[in-house]
Amino acid sequence: MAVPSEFDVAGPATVDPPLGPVDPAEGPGSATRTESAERAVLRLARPYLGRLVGAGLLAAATEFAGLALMATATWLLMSAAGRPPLDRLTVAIVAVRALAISRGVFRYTERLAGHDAVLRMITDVRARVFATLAARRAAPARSGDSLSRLVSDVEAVQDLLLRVLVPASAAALVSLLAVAGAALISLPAAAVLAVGLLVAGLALPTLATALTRRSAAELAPLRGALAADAVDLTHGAADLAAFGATESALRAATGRAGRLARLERRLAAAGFAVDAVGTLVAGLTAGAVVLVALSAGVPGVLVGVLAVGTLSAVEIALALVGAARQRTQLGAGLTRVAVLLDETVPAAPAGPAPDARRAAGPEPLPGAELPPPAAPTGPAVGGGHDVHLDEVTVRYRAGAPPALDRVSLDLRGGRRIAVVGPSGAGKSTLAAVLTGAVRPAGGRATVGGRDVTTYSADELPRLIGGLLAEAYVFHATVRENLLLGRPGADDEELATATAAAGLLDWVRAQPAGWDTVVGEEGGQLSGGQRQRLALARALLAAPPVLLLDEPTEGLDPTAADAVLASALAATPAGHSVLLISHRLTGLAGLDEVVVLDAGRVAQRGRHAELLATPGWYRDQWLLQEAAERGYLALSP
Ligand SMILES: Nc1ncnc2c1ncn2[C@@H]1O[C@H](COP(=O)(O)OP(=O)(O)OP(=O)(O)O)[C@@H](O)[C@H]1O
Repeated sequence: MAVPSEFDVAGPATVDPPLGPVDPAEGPGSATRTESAERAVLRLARPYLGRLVGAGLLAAATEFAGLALMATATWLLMSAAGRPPLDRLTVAIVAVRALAISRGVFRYTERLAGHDAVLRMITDVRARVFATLAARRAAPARSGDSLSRLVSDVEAVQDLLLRVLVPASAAALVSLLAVAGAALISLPAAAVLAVGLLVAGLALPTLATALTRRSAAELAPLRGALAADAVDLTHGAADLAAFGATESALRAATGRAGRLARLERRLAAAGFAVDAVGTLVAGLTAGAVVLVALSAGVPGVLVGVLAVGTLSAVEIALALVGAARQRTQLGAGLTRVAVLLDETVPAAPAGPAPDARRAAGPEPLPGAELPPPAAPTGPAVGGGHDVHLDEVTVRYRAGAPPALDRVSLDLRGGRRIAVVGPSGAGKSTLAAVLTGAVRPAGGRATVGGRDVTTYSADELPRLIGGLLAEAYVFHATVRENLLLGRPGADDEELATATAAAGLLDWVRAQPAGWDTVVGEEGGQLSGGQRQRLALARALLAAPPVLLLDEPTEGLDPTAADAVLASALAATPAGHSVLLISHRLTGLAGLDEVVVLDAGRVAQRGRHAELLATPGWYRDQWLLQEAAERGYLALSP
């Protein structure tokens, strides 16, 4: 959602808000990009080409049966007016019935064949797209908007085949057959029909594309922005009210809604205009065909057949206008899918993630079942897991001060190290380097002797992970949230991890126990319970190198001490722990405490040594002690 300052910029009449970064699929050059995206998508359709061609031929047969039905029925009616002997009409009567029935049968089989081919293909596309996304460890956070767009983007592939290519090729084929049929009656009339079909099937679709391309490109981001507004206005209602920004937020959203409505009206008006021109073209072509046929001396009944056949044929060709419109709207989605399909997933991110902390955590799929973890994690991982940072430097933006500045760390198997420091010191960045979410600009980070960047997306989480900053709690049951950590865990293992995180009593007190649903984003839990649940999940996963980023955040001092102690005790012997913390209590038993300040190591040593040395650690410890003593004195 836009920040409050943005809400204040304008009222509904003048609002023209920025919509975030321009989608690469939109804007200048989008036509070329759409074409190459279509080619990329069609390459995937190759294995299903036979089925798709079959569906196209059946679609053409359907349209042709309709056209032949109209022409034959016209011939029958006009001939019957002359009261000929019935046997002269028998063939036509049977043909009308046969065409009417076969049209339905063709349509049905065409839908079956087309959907069968496309649904098979779309399964491949989905699998490839999701595999690419799952492997993108350093991808920017996927918002609800981009996820829902992703789903509709994959559907764009389906629409390209079923709503554009199949009907368009059927319309083109039937147009050719119609001209050939008319030529059997009168060559000049067939020529006029060909011109009418070219206007309806080529000129009008081009016009429709030109009229709608710009608006269609603006539509998708606007709809996305409105969807994001809806989520933010509901989820962020309390914060907006607290900052007095409700009015301005509503104004901004209303402005966007108005802009979307104007765009849709403009698109609809352009669509109606093109449709009206299409009807006019059909009428004019039929009129011209009649005049030319009459002047060529074609008999009256056949002139009628030509007139009705022309109206039907032009109507079929006008389907190309609809196909062109669809194609315009699908362009952006197809381009995004093609980018994902073409992407060669790098073994490691190419640079710091735009938001490393979010990238490190799983994203919610609203309303969906919990996704399986990238790889089963668990305690039984062989091989070395010593972690070394050697003069690691991370810079999020060129020219900005480094978030980590030549930081070295030695976390050998079984050691427990705490990284502490003021806000913004670089603690979470250090964790992000180890999870591969951020690639160092200098120095080297190794796990088990191998550079972190050489691990595949599957391998690294088996070695290193745990509770990362802003851990996400899914709209699912307590059990399902925990099983993300270790999919095969039994109730006893769940209970051990949950007890270590201090949540077991709460779970047992719930009527539904492990099957208690925690609500969207864990909304039915308190902040502390959410944190304990996320910690229990990390303890259950128990990777050989356990990262705990602020495991006791949101807990009161007494609970924080107890949870930290039990979490450390629950970590299997031989596993290493990297604890990131603001609180300095409970660190006495750790092998080393590293104090970061502005990305640099300011102090390092054991808790007792640091307490004995003047510096940030001692000052901060004294401050926290005093504050917590005051808190405890005040608490009942
Ligand atoms: N995705 C990002 N893009 C740009 N800068 C970032 C990003 N993430 C962190 N930074 C910057 O890097 C520096 C270190 O941030 P980091 O989150 O690692 O600090 P931290 O010690 O974990 O802070 P806190 O205790 O408040 O979580 C900060 O100056 C921060 O503004």
